[in-house]
Amino acid sequence: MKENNYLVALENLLMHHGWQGPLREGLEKLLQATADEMGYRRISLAIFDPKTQSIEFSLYIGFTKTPKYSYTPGQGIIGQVVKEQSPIIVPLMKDDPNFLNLAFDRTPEELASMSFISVPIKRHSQENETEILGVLNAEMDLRDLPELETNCRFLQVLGMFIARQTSFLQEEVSRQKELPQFTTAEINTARQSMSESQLISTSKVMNMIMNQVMQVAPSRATVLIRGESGTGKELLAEAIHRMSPRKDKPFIKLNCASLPGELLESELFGYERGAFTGAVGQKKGRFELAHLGTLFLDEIGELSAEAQAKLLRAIQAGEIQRLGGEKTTRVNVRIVCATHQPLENRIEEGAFREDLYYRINVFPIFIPPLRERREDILPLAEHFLQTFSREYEKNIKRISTPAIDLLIQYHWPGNVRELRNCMERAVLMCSEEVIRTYHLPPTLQTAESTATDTELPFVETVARFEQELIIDALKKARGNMLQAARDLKVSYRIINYKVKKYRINPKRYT
Ligand SMILES: Nc1ncnc2c1ncn2[C@@H]1O[C@H](COP(=O)(O)OP(=O)(O)OP(=O)(O)O)[C@@H](O)[C@H]1O
Repeated sequence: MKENNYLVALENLLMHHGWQGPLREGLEKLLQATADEMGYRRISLAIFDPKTQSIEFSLYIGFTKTPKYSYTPGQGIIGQVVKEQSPIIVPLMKDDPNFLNLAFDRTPEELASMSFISVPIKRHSQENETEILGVLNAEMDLRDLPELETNCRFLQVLGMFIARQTSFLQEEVSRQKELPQFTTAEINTARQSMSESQLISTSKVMNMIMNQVMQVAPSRATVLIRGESGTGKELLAEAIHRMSPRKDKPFIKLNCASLPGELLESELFGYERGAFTGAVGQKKGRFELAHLGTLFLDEIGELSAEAQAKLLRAIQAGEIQRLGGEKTTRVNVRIVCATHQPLENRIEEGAFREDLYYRINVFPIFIPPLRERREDILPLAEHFLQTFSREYEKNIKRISTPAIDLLIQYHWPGNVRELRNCMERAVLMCSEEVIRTYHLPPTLQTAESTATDTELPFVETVARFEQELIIDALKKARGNMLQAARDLKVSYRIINYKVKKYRINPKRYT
């Protein structure tokens, strides 16, 4: 197709396919007509669901198989398109290691004879932020690069045209998964009932996660928590247990990466006397210990093949067998798993069973890294400041504004765990009433360690600025909210609302 002709093709399509009938049907017709007009073998539309962080195929034309897989941002070609928000051209499917071929299971012949183009479908908000709605993909017989580039531009324009309809489809996808929604007040009440370790969740995404936790906690559904190391997966697993009807029964954990094969199996399922050298007595496994309660399996991707087979049996049949034992024991256990690595890659490598994956991936929850939810940094830092000030009997009142800046700009590769350690160190080093920049580890103070995107997104920058203004006003007013409201020339109601929103404790400034 000549450089300009794609615009003509698009005009043709749009003239003949105005929006008639229901949304899905209309889109389907348009995509079918696009495939015909442009000579594509197949065309598909995958929707990004921000709530579950999954990318699911919603419409697919020309495929004989139904998709059996959903991707996550960053995974495979379409995952990268979502993450980077820019198109990708794959000149030959089989040559691109990122073309994972998980959803449609194409044959080797197909992979050796087709090109693939994937473009993001985005929406721009009034604040000029871009939001990713989904990806539009086309598969075609091999074409040369200039031709593929022209087609890519065509698909981008088509993507812009169908953005509105895609956003409706996104809502439809999200609504289908929707379970009851909880208000912030309900979440706060539930959170308070979780006594002991407090889970801080200020950012929008963490509140969405808390909502998911409340939805799934009362059921027996298996939960798979994903997220980088130190993001709070274990804390969330505990929260699920505490919010469930099993809260008074045991919460048993096992880190699957911590023990080698057989030892891990004996920990999980227990053993009978003489099961292996050194098994002098019998021992209950974690499964039995967790009976009627919750079993938290951390780093599930590290389970050996044998342990995976046994775990699958335990989940399917609800019974286990101790090592060296004949007898089966019935167990009633709710399983929560966690992983920091994409299990899909482990399946690809042949290191993780696909059937087990489907069993445990019933309700996935994704915790984003701390650098992607910077609104949580300050409340978490203040929370740890309070915890450690109490523990080490220090009278530290606040964190200085430049120190807050360093905390917020740092990229936190070790996530919340690293922030916790950093605040513990700061409290130990601090002999004044204020945590200052020199109490923070040197890693936070070097330019390279700060996020490359030091320019925070607009909404976050405003939120941070607002927090600082309010804290400064409260400090001046010695914690008197009415006075702070007067100084800032806003109503008491607004200050009250913002203080709650940012979890600021005015009493700390009295
Ligand atoms: N939202 C949060 N509120 C308060 N504390 C948190 C939060 N998230 C994490 N933490 C704290 O950070 C530390 C690390 O959390 P946790 O052990 O749950 O992470 P993880 O993702 O399970 O890590 P890993 O993958 O390495 O096992 C813990 O001390 C935990 O209490």
